[in-house]
Amino acid sequence: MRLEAENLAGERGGETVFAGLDFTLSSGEALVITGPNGSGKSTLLRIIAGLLPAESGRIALSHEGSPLPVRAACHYLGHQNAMKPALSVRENLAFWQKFHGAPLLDIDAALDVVNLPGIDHLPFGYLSTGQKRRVSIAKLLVSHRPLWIVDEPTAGLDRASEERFAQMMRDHLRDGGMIIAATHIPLGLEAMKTLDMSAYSPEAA
Ligand SMILES: Nc1ncnc2c1ncn2[C@@H]1O[C@H](COP(=O)(O)OP(=O)(O)OP(=O)(O)O)[C@@H](O)[C@H]1O
Repeated sequence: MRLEAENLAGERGGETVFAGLDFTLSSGEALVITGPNGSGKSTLLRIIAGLLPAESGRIALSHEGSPLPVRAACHYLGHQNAMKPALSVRENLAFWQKFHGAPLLDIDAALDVVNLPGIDHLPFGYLSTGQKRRVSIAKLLVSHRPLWIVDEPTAGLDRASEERFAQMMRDHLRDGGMIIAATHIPLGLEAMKTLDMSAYSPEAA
């Protein structure tokens, strides 16, 4: 599987945020996106995930030479957790598993990986900030999607949870997955590509 972005530009509110951006990513590789606040990291991730149109340029995902829609091949974990507060943890994860298809771990097993056993019956809204993030991370495990697009995935996590998530990412890459992560915090990945958004600001062009 291979993802290619070519001469990509992104805009928000009619203003170009970044331009002239290229990268390639293959199975087993991670791309870590850094850059100051407002440099367009979240905008870029949303464009790659198909949630925002690119201002210009091209993104293409292919598997053995055949094109694939990125939207159907990715998990997108944004700043917001995308869970309904009044539904239980189990109901939320069951919704996402059905929505994404390709079941991978069952809900109990996924909650064990993020070290939250026994909370499946609680309304999502009752959880602490870090617990909410860990349930959202468990979403990545209940359905198989080869590309994980994650925005500040470890915000609000304690050290042990950060390390568990790092291990999850290493396992996903070892199994041939791909990861694109925007972060200010080192993610504990050794071999990775990096992209600094400062180099693609319209002023830098
Ligand atoms: N809905 C919107 N309408 C107009 N401008 C927006 C909108 N969303 C974001 N922006 C602007 O787009 C620019 C890029 O924002 P973005 O959230 O992509 O940056 P970021 O690099 O992810 O920042 P941070 O590190 O703070 O998360 C910022 O100047 C921001 O104010």
